[in-house]
Amino acid sequence: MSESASAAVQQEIARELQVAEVFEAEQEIERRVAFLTERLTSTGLRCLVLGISGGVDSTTTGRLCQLAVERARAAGHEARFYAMRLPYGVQGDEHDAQLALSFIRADEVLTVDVKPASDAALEASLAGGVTFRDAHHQDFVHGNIKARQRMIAQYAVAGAYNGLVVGTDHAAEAVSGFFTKFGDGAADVVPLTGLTKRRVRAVADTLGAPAELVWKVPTADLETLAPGKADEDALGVTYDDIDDFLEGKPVGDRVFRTIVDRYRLTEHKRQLPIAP
Ligand SMILES: Nc1ncnc2c1ncn2[C@@H]1O[C@H](COP(=O)(O)OP(=O)(O)OC[C@H]2O[C@@H]([n+]3cccc(C(=O)O)c3)[C@H](O)[C@@H]2O)[C@@H](O)[C@H]1O
Ligand SMILES: Nc1ncnc2c1ncn2[C@@H]1O[C@H](COP(=O)(O)OP(=O)(O)OP(=O)(O)O)[C@@H](O)[C@H]1O
Ligand SMILES: [Mg+2]
Repeated sequence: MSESASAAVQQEIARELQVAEVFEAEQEIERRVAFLTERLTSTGLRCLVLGISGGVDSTTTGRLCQLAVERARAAGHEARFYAMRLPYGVQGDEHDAQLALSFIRADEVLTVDVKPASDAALEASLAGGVTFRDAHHQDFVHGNIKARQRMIAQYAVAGAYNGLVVGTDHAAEAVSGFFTKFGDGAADVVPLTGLTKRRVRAVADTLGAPAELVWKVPTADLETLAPGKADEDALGVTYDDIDDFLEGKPVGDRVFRTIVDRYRLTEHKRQLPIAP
């Protein structure tokens, strides 16, 4: 493919995923806090709900949520932020999750261990006759069950207190489809939409997040057989590659093909269920 043809593909995908040509962290913070406040007040709902993992995406989103509910309260609305710890048993990087919570200063912190429900769902499937190719395949599917149990726990809180579930999806995850469909991909509002990973880090840094969280190696941390596995090892490209692609910078042929192939294969994850 010619250089101009690949640049056109990059531009089209970036436009589709709402990646802005210019970025200024302060402005993005203001726009996204205002968005969350407006959604909360215009819907008449009373809280925002978000899982806090200890990763940079939920650290950033969590702080935006807390700023948004404080703004809504200052305007006379009833509004609270429920930050949720959703470990699978004991989390290896629990200290990072606690550091994130200290930074976010959420109104409320609720903890739900997703291990019993996730394990029970897997066991019931096995008892019902479901089989997997091997232990790794089973562990991978179990990982997606964990992500969906987190979704269920967050919607239980939204249901209990009349809230909106907040998602952390951004352009670098959206382009690669690197999320669990109807798991962490399920949410009512997605304030980081359009940001590349480096822009999420810039927003986190501008908000004053601790450097160890701003620069933390991203992990979905879903597989019991590969704890803390880096996203980049699973993706086969780096977040810098993905960000360059989305920001219209030149990328090598292998990177270009890997990202475009992933984007096309995961189109179904960015759409409503397909109807006839
Ligand atoms: N063409 C198509 N049209 C409509 N639907 C289609 C489809 N192809 C598959 N599907 C459906 O989609 C399902 C596969 O999607 P899904 O269940 O999501 O599973 P899948 O995409 O295979 O796995 C999720 C990936 O996202 C990663 N992840 C998950 C959660 C968080 C994070 C993170 O970064 O924190 C990363 C995870 O490590 C894994 O690599 C299929 O089982 C099928 O039901
Ligand atoms: N252990 C957990 N506790 C609470 N929430 C979680 C947990 N794991 C995942 N989540 C939720 O799922 C979302 C998706 O996970 P993801 O790994 O993409 O984000 P992150 O951990 O915040 O940042 P990073 O991608 O850099 O690791 C998180 O932002 C968070 O809202
Ligand atoms: Mg993570």
